[in-house]
Amino acid sequence: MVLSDFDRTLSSDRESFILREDVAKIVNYFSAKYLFFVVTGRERKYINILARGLSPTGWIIENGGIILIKDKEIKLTDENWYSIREKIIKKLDKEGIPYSVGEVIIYVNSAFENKRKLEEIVEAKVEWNRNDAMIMPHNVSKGNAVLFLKSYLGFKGKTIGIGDSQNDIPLFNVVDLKVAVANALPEIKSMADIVLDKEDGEGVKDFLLRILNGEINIDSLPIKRFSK
Ligand SMILES: O=C(O)COP(=O)(O)O
Repeated sequence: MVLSDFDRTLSSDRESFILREDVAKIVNYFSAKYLFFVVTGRERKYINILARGLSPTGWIIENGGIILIKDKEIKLTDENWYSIREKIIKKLDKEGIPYSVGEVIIYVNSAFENKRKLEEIVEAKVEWNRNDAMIMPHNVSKGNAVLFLKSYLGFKGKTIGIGDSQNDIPLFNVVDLKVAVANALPEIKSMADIVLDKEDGEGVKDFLLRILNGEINIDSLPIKRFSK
């Protein structure tokens, strides 16, 4: 099973995060043979805007808050969260920190200057993606969503996680093989088993082709580290 991040992993900031057609085509081809999930901090509304034509096996969105698979949707939070979320929103309003609210999590973009204030929030967890912050229930993460998904599907095979940034660390913590794109943050590269030669979608495309060509055997992981 391959679990890939979206922003700066499948798509590029240089292309306003709009997924390229050639990348979508390889992912779709790959997803017809193997399980492939996009694991992203993004909200559902961006799927059609940024990833038009992409048909992975499923999506883990809102940084692990929601799983979308076929026509099923699973929210990985409980009802208590929504009253906690209201309290946090009131605090953000009081501090004058701009935010937007997803179906589950709260997004605070370009939040670095408010890092200290955000870290004072104890009722929830704050995760970063470069300079953007996401506020979510303590038990929500990309990693927990992957663990849930594996048991939901009864999946016993190997898992490969591909990512670039801080919110991919919980994903890396639960997969059998950690893969970083060439443009990943240094801390992500140093955690990775494999660092790809190319950036974002180009790197992922090459990597998926290596699996499809039989160069990497997805069933016999761990494989040797072949670049770093
Ligand atoms: O932060 C976001 O909204 C998206 O981020 P990700 O796809 O890199 O997880």
